[in-house]
Amino acid sequence: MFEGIYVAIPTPFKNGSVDRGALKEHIEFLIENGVDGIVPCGTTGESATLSYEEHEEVIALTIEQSRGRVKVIAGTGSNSTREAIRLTKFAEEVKADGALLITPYYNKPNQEGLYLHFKTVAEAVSIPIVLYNVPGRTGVNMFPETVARLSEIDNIVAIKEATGSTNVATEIINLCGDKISVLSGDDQTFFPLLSVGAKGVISVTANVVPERVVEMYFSFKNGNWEKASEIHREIYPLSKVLFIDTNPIPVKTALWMMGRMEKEFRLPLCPTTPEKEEKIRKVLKEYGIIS
Ligand SMILES: O=C(O)C1=N[C@H](C(=O)O)C[C@H](O)C1
Repeated sequence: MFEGIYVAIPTPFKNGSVDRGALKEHIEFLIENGVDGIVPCGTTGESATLSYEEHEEVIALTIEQSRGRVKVIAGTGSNSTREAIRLTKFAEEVKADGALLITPYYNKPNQEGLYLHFKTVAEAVSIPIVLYNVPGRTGVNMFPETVARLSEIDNIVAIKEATGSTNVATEIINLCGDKISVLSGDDQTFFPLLSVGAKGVISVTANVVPERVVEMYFSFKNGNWEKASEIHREIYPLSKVLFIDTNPIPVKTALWMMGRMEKEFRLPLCPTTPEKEEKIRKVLKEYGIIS
C-alpha cells in the first residue's frame, strides 16, 4: 500500500520553536513536485529532541497541510513500547495514513523482544505500520526472519530497510512476498533495491531535488532502466554530500541555502563545520540549485 517517493522532512525551527510557516511551504514545494508522501518526525525531523506537544503539532500540521493530496506516514517510534503506542494512537486519531516505527534503540531488545514490541503496538491500533530497521543508528538489527513473522500481522504493511544491503532486502522480499513492501531507507541504495523488488524510498535527497527522485522512480517503473540508472548516478553525489555529517544537519543546511528554512538545530545536533558547509554549497551550485 505504500509505494513511490516518501520524503523524510526536517522540522524547521525558528528561535527555538517549530517554524510552522516554513513547514507548510516546504510541504507545498514537495507536493508540487510530485512526491507520493511525506514523513514527519522521522530521524530527519529531529524527533529525538521534539517534545510530545511538538511531535503532535508537527504530525497534525503535516496532515492538515497535505489535505489528502499525498500520504502522510508519521514517525511514532520509541524505545519504550508504551510510549510508541501513545504516539501511534495519536497518529491514528489525526488520520495519518501510516506510522513509521523504528526498532527500539539503546535498550537493545533481542529478536523476540523486537517481535513482541511491534506486535503489541500493531494490536493496539489499526493504522498501517511501517517497520524501520536502521542498525547503524539503533545498535540493534532486526533479522529478515523476524520481519517475516511480523508480516503475518494484518496492519504491518511495509519496512523501511536501512541496512544498506541488497541481500537483506532480497531475503525479506523472498520471505514475505506481497505481505510487506520494502522501502529503501537510504537514497544511495534506492536504485539497487528497486532492482530486487523494493517498492519505494523514504528519501532525504527528495527534500532538495524531489522532481529528479520522482523521475528516477517513474523511469524504472516504466521499464526505462537506463534512464533510471543515469538519474541514480546523476543524483548520487548530492545524496552523498547530504550525509557528509549526521542527518539532518546537511539537508537542513542545504535547505537553508535554498532559502527554505533556518539553519537551526536542537542540541546535541549543531551546525556543521565551515569546510563541510562549503562542500554542500559547491555541490548545490554544480547542480544549479543555488547560484
Ligand atoms: O527520517 C528518516 O526517516 C530518515 N532517516 C535516515 C537517517 O538519518 O538515518 C535516512 C533516511 O533516508 C530517512
